[in-house]
Amino acid sequence: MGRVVSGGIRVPRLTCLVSDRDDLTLLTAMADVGVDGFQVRAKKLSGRLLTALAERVVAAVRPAGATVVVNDRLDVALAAGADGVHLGASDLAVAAARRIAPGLVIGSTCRSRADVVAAARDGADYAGIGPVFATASKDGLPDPLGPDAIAPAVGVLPLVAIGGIDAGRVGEVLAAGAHGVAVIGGIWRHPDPVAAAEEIVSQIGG
Ligand SMILES: Cc1ncc(COP(=O)(O)OP(=O)(O)O)c(N)n1
Ligand SMILES: Cc1nc(C(=O)O)sc1CCOP(=O)(O)O
Ligand SMILES: [Mg+2]
Repeated sequence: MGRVVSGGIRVPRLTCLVSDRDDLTLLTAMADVGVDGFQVRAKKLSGRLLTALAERVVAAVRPAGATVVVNDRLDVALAAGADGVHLGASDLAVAAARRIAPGLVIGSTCRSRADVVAAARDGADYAGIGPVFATASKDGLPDPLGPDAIAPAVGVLPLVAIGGIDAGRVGEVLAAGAHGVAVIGGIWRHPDPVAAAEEIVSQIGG
């Protein structure tokens, strides 16, 4: 799909979620092997520290052309000069974010086709759909949707599948119609995070 959403920025095929606990020195290498999206997700940081983290991520990966979005916080995304924001059910509403930031990439967490339709109506650029598989990275999520939940949601917005995805599972979610994937554990809990990211990139292909 590769839809151009704003200023020539495309919805990434592989988004690596990054927290303040991760080794930021690896980010440039990940971007260089083809990770084309990074999401700054650090739930416990103050706005000030989250902005500093996002600025570091932008500096590390923008030279390679990767997109950076900030989880939860539109204000921080704007302050850090990031490309976009990812909004969930307890964050600023997509429509409000779109009014404030017409040119930003906006992602919206979705759990069904109806959610994706609503996100598109409100101005989102992509839908994060999940959890596709069980995940050890976040508590309190609904039961896994399974890869079969992707196909019915296709055709409204680019779908970024999230939840329990690693190199071995990329193929089936893309075959089901996902545009891309977003990953924590499949990269950061691998003994060699850059190699893991490169393997996912190779599974995504051109
Ligand atoms: C690509 C993508 N999809 C979904 C999520 C989940 O976002 P959210 O519902 O806001 O939950 P938290 O990540 O804030 O815990 C995401 N971050 N990225
Ligand atoms: C942060 C997050 N949100 C999800 C959702 O479905 O909304 S799944 C998830 C965790 C993704 O981490 P991993 O790649 O380690 O499973
Ligand atoms: Mg969020």
